Amino acid sequence: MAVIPVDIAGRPYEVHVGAGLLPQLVEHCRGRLRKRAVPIVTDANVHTAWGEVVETALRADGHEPHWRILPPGEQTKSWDELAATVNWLLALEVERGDHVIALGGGVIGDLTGFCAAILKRGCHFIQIPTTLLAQVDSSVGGKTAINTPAGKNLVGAFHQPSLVLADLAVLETLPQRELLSGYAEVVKYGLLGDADFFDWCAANGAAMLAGDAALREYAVAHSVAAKARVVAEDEFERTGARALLNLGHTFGHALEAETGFSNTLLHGEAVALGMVLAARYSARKELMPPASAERVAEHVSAMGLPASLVGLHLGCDGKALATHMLHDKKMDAGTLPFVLMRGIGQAFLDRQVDMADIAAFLDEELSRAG
Ligand SMILES: NC(=O)c1ccc[n+]([C@@H]2O[C@H](COP(=O)([O-])OP(=O)(O)OC[C@H]3O[C@@H](n4cnc5c(N)ncnc54)[C@H](O)[C@@H]3O)[C@@H](O)[C@H]2O)c1
Ligand SMILES: O=C(O)C(=O)C[C@@H](O)[C@H](O)[C@H](O)COP(=O)(O)O
Ligand SMILES: [Zn+2]
Repeated sequence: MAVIPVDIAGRPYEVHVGAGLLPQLVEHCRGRLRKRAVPIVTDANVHTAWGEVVETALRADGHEPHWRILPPGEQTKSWDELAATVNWLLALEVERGDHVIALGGGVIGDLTGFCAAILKRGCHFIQIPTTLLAQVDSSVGGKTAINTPAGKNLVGAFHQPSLVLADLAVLETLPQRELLSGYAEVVKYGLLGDADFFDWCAANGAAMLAGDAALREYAVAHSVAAKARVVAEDEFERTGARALLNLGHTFGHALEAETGFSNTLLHGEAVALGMVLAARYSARKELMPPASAERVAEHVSAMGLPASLVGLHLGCDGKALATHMLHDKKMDAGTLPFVLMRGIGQAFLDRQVDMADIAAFLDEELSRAG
């Protein structure tokens, strides 16, 4: 098992990465579960696949699990589910010193983390991520949120978990499409600051996704360590360091909003396409060599992730997509900083991007052949 520290001033925590952690869940929690009752928020798919393992582990140690089982999918990151889950926690008389467990993917982690952030002005929570995406990204770093009709993650809080347990065994039941979606956020760490890791992805990504245990452990632990370094440097996204984790997301979130946060485009799929668009836009502005941008597109496409806007049949123009971006949280006094690239592993924040130019670029991409 790998233990990765997240060194946030005053509130450090650990990410445990390994296969078969769930049966030893209470041991990993080391006294954090201080009452008999343990609140667990999850979704129906995860509960079906892993609920019994968690239930058995908790009961073996004298705990009584209280389950809140939510509908799977992005729509669950909503005001309605937030209010209902907070009311459920209040009815359970959860106190500030108690821990709520989030057992699931990024949707459950983001919603439960936000509930924990606002319950009695903040209680503890433990992330048990069950998707590749949640293990490499969303369970670490403390961004929590819900979506609103105006856009993605527009209401939320920074609230760090006190422990993250990434059990690689749970990935056995994850559908292939979801696994691939999570892979996009793995590749992101290579593209934003680690060209060697991008090369590793190009060489090992397929075998990792096919199930190689050692490669999976390396991919998750390396990604978590990369994220932990960024979050320790810029927890609240103030200096620009953390904004680089948004590579591909300005385009990606606009695509998610345009497709109604539906199953048409999963978050990781939108990010994969968003990273290709960021690379191509960087090449168009002569910031990045065109061959490097095409290498990004080729890898994304070779892995089976979307690399072109054409196949999405969006029925909107570039301006409509650019309009979604104006709700982005990076928006600053009327300008939207974009994460662009000078090369693979060399992302930077460009504060001079012209939105009309982005719309024109997107129009070209919407009609691009192949
Ligand atoms: N907070 C952050 O820093 C951060 C980072 C990245 C993404 N996100 C957010 O995460 C969300 C996406 O998360 P996700 O990709 O994990 O999606 P998800 O939570 O919707 O889970 C994907 C699907 O897989 C199912 N599932 C989960 N684990 C399973 C398992 N082990 N076996 C079988 N089925 C399983 C779920 O029921 C769901 O249907 C988005 O809302 C995104 O905005 C947040
Ligand atoms: O942790 C971060 O910081 C990230 O940007 C990680 C992203 O993968 C994640 O999707 C995040 O929720 C996007 O951030 P947002 O602030 O644009 O909502
Ligand atoms: Zn993301």
